[in-house]
Amino acid sequence: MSFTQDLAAQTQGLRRQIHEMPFNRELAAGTLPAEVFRGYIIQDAHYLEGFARALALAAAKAPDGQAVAQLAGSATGAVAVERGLHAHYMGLFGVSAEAFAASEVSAACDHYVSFLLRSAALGDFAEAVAALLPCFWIYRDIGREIAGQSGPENPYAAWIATYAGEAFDDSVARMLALVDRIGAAADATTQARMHRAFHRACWHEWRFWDSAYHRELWPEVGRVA
Ligand SMILES: Cc1ncc(C[n+]2csc(CCO)c2C)c(N)n1
Repeated sequence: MSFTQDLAAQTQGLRRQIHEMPFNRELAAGTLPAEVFRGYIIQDAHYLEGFARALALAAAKAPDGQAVAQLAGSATGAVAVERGLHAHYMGLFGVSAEAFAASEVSAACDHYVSFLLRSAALGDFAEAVAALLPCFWIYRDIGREIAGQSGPENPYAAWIATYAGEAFDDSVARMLALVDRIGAAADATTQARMHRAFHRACWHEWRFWDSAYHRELWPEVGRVA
């Protein structure tokens, strides 16, 4: 079993739950309320900038030039591809540049981005790539599953096509190969840290969608009696 197959096996239940979330079921059916997707896209635009920074930090720690180029390329790709997609949906849902600039980062987004930046800045390269992998892998699996269930009239077809597409698939395959290479060469303690970081990142993917579905920003603190 490869290292990434082992990561997958250890997180099977959590990842299955992500596929069954109402956000993803309704996205597949095209019935996800526009207001929910609008809020998600705003948070995702905040997320992707942090994600690209974490990739760039990890790139600086890579063991060889090929891995530096791969991660730095993904950082560029994250900003470019995702900005295109976000621009499309922000236009469609009427999110102006001013509205986006004024929007608040949600607690879930802030937590996920902080986790990635911490893993990349304070962890070693192995931990950083393990934390960054679910972002690629889970989106590919969700994209593939949903693409098989939804038609061209689905208002979220452009989002689905991006993550079910070949270009994205290539970047995921390269990331899986990198984590397999690093994981296979790591000692047992490092492998355990990689497992923990991977599991946590899967949890953050779940949380990001859950929070978007419930349109949470920062849950209110109850009034003290
Ligand atoms: C919360 C959240 N997680 C993952 C992605 C997917 N994603 C964002 S950037 C990137 C790398 C290359 O484009 C990928 C796969 C997302 N959009 N939002």
